[in-house]
Order: sequence, then structure tokens, then C-alpha cells
Amino acid sequence: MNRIDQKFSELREKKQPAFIPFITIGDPDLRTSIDIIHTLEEAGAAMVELGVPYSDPLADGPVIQASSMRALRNNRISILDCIEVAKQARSEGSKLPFILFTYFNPVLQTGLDHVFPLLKEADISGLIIPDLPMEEDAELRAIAADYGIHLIPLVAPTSKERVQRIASRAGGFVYCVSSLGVTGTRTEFHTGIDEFLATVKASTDLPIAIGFGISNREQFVRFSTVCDGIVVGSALVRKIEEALPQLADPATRPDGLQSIRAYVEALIS
Ligand SMILES: O=P(O)(O)OC[C@@H](O)[C@@H](O)c1c[nH]c2ccccc12
Repeated sequence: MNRIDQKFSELREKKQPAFIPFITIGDPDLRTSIDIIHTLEEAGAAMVELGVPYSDPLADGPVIQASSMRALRNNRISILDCIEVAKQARSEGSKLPFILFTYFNPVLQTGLDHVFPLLKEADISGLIIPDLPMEEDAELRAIAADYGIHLIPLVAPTSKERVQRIASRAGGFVYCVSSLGVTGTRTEFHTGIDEFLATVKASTDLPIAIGFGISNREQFVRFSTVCDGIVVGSALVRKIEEALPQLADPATRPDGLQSIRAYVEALIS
């Protein structure tokens, strides 16, 4: 059974939402990303989105764009490096379901036939490719299914009539984007967000998760009543950015990791 499915059914039993953090792999470096993955797991993350840094993150706001640039500037992170990070974290005992988050170009450049065996070998359970529209995902969806890897679709409040079609082909869970525009913390969400979430929920038996803009406990609680999962990216990436000086020095590294853990624990428990 796919780790994502397993985790959602465990959490459903406990009537708990899945906290799904997003981090940019390689920001500030690969080893620190592995330590952050372990820290997120200790803090209560249900699964983790491992972001492949990309030079043209068109769907990302300033925080994640800066994070991608740091990762690429520090050490030219490739999609293969990110897959390796997942493999290493697993070999160090992580039980988290891993979701590789990547724009389509790095997958295309590496080649589907090359990427999928590596994803499988690294025990990666899901894939999110924000710039791969449903109309063009047939080949990738078929290969993902062969490897038992969920291709997790994004649905936006404007996806109205497409929601049904997108949800009917989804795997793992349906990622509901809370607002139009790019990633980044928000105080307001798309008007009609609750109706949108109800529409998605009615169109699939899969769990639904919400992302874009969530940063505080009040928002986490609000969306936990409707969604099975809550994704937090920018707010967490910002915390990592603030902790960079501590993470850079072995003497203060534990404090840096602790500040990340404290943020997550305050958010979800
Ligand atoms: O950063 P936010 O506002 O918390 O949103 C989650 C988001 O970071 C993560 O899921 C993600 C990172 N890059 C993306 C691009 C498109 C859709 C989603 C994403």
C-alpha cells in the first residue's frame, strides 16, 4: 500500500488532519535538508513535500523563489540530488511519505524512463508537478501508475467544471489551491473558498488537502474542519531562512532545528 494512502487512513482513524510541510531541498544545503526532514517528522508532520529548486518557479512567490535561488546558488541542486535526499532520510529511519515537488522541466530533461525507477528506489510515494496540465499528463500518469507513485493534482478555485475530471484521475489526494496567484502567506483566501472545498470534496473519495497562504494556528484549525490535509510552504521556508545563521554553525545548529520544530508544534498541536 502506498505510504500516502496508509498515512491518511491512519489519520482518519484518529480524526486528525495531515500536516504537510513543503521545503526547498538544498536550502541551505543537502545535509541540512535531511536534518530538517527529521525535525519535521519529530514535530508531527504526516508527510513532506520535497521541493526541487528551479530557476523559473513561475507559481512561486518571493519567499520560495529566494529559497530556490539560495539552493541553486549554493550547490546546483538537481532533481537527482533531491531524490537522493529522500533516499538518505529513509535510510536514516524516516517513516514519512515523501512527495517530490517539481516543475515539469527537470523531469523532462532527466527523462521519464530514468526518473521513475529512481523515485521508486528512493521510496517516494507521490509527485506534484504544478505546471503539468491535466490535458498533457497522460503519459506521465501511466508511468506513475506502473510504479505505484501517486500523481497528485492541483485544483484551483477557478477550476470549476474541471474539478470533476481532475479529481476523477487523481492519486493520493487532491491538492486544493486556496487562492489565485502564487504561493505566499495570506490573511485572506479566495472568496467562496468553503464552497470550492465542498465541491472538491463531493467530487472525489480521495482525501483533500489545502495549500497556499496558510501560516498560523487559526488558519490551520479553520481548514482542518473541512480538509484532510493542510500544506504549509512559504511560512515554513521563511522560518528556515530566519534560522540559516544558526543552521550554518555546528555549535548552534540544534537551536536552529529547534526553532523550526517549535514553529511546527505551535502550528499543529
Ligand atoms: O507557500 P504556501 O503559500 O504555504 O503554499 C504551499 C506551497 O508552498 C507548496 O505546496 C508549493 C510550493 N511551490 C508551489 C507551486 C505551485 C503550487 C504549490 C506549491
